[in-house]
Amino acid sequence: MMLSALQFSRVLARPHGDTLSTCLHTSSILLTTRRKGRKGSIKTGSPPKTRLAKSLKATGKAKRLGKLEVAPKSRPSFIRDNVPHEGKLPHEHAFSNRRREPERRRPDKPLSAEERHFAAIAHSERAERRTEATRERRGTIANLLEQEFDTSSYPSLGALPQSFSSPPLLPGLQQCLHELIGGNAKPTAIQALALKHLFVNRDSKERWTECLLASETGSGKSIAYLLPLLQDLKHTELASLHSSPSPRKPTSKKPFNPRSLILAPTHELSRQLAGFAKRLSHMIKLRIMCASRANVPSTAKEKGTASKMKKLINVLDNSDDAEIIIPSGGRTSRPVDVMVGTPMKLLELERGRGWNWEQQARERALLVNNDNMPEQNTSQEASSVDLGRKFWVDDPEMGLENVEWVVVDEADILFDPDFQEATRTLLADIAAARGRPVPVSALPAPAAQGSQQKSDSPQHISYPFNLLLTSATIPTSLSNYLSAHHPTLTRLASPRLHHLPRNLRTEHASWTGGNKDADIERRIRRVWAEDSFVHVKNAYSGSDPVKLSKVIVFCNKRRKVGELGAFLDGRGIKTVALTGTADSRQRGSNHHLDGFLKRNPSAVSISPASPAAPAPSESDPAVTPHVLVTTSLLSRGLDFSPDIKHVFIVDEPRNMIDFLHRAGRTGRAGETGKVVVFGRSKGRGSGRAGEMRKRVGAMTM
Ligand SMILES: Nc1ncnc2c1ncn2[C@@H]1O[C@H](COP(=O)(O)OP(=O)(O)OP(=O)(O)O)[C@@H](O)[C@H]1O
Repeated sequence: MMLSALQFSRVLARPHGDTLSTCLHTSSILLTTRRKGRKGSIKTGSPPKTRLAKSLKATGKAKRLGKLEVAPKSRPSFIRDNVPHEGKLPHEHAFSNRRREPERRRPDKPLSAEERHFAAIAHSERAERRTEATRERRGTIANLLEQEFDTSSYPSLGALPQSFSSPPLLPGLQQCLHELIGGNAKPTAIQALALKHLFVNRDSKERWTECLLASETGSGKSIAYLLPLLQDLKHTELASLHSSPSPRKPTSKKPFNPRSLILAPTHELSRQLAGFAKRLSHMIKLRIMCASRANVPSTAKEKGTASKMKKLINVLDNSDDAEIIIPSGGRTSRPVDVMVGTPMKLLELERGRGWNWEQQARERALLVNNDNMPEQNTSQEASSVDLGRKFWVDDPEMGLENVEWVVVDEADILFDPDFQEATRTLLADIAAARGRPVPVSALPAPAAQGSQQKSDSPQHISYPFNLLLTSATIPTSLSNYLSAHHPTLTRLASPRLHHLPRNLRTEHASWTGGNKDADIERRIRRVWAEDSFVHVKNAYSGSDPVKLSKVIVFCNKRRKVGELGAFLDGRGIKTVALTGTADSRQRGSNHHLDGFLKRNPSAVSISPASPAAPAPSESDPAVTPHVLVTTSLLSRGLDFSPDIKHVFIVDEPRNMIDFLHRAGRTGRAGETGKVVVFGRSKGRGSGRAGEMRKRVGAMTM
């Protein structure tokens, strides 16, 4: 069991670049796919973990199956007023090359909130009509994705809340929400579903909720799960205030006793989620902590002594929004409301840092042996390997008995057959700590292609806490796993699940046949030329520097990231090139992504009438990085700045799941965005590029 758990951490912190270590686990999963069948990677013949589920309905022989509700299609995606994205509604945005009348762009009299609301609805209806028209024109191509997830077959189960006031939120929570997304913001489809289903009925017989939240990228899933979570934590705290003098008193002697956990696949996402949760809860005074730190090894390196290692690790970083904890013994007990981290970091806190060193060392030895002498004797070699030095194991620092909520963000990754061991081990530890152990046996391999899981008596798992899973993509493997082990789980989905966000446009670019890096540079400069053109046309203010778009470039391999980064730097385009093992990640904060991740709205000066003018150096791409080159490491969950209007996919994505997450780093929260997919238009590889084009086309419907 532990082997896979260790694989998980190894993929995140693998030292050198073979292909498998290219990037985050997503890609390593997908690479496995490619090895098995290169040509089949984006075809329906791909394995269940890389194939999108056709249906979210629970299947199986369980007496009671969880309900599924899909929000109706007619809901407009995003309605808000001034924050967080400079106050622009979808209808106020346009791509640079579109001609518009200046009077209409910059009305003297700003629209009232109500007018904006109806304008957004009208916009959404127009978009819907356009989509229908395109669908008719494209005929069969559109059906490519409809075969995967057809929302039209799900009847609506009744009205959904139209505002964030039903059910009523705590005043402090409501105020923080307004600060973050604007006073007139309306719930998105997935948020409306969460408001309807997730506000715990304290009188209900069934105490614990299990729910899957599935909706397209950038559709506000974080708020969808944070609101019910934070509100319930506060209610519980207030209720216990009346019954006991010290409501937050921890029941164990361990330093940290969180009441809820949020699990995320990467250190960066953990940091961002913790910061976001902190901003959302600062008025209701809940304590949010982040337990994640990239690339800090759990065991001593070859040259390090135990004491040196401890010194290295006991660094407290308070530079970000949320408090960061790095394990260090002997602190006094502190109540924590929400603890965010990767499953491995949380396991380390709970079991003691270094708890799995022996297994890790064995696995490393196995890896070395596998590289040098494939196939024979590997297990023998591994078991006889001299583990060498003395490793230390810290005392456990986190008690789990208070945990009442667990959120698994990016659940398809964290429940992926390759990585679910760490997640499930942690969940089982919580259940055991709360006095209702659940078995953690090895699961059967995912069902064979095209079939549902065929186990006669799959083991139903019922955890003694609320469990929320979220993802923008539900692969068949996750769907099967949930049907087999969580048949009563409620499934909530937005009608655009497995599609690109509505405001995200796609474009296919052909390689010229020469230097690919030069092709990419040309394309980046073209984006900036368009920005300049729009700036001049709009004549916002003659002397203001042009606000150039930022671009994320996704590659498949770590080596390619380094090469392209160096090439662009050499051409005067300052670039951040980031892979899983970059030194900048090891420092623990998200500063290596400054300028790319979305900032706290309170730190952004917002004035819709006069867009903020960047300082000259900020707008100079030779001085301030405007391009981020990375692998799938950063494709999951991160909320990038609305300045990122372009995502370039320069290596063919391994499958549509990978594509959806990469593309979804732009076009978020109703913003416009464009994804440019590079490929061959003729010769070798052009056939696959053509198929990719069709699939991408279907995802825009
Ligand atoms: N109702 C709303 N109105 C306006 N903006 C919103 C609303 N809900 C969320 N947002 C904003 O949308 C952005 C995207 O939200 P979030 O990161 O939660 O998306 P997501 O669905 O989790 O995306 P991903 O699948 O990529 O993780 C955030 O900047 C958030 O502040």
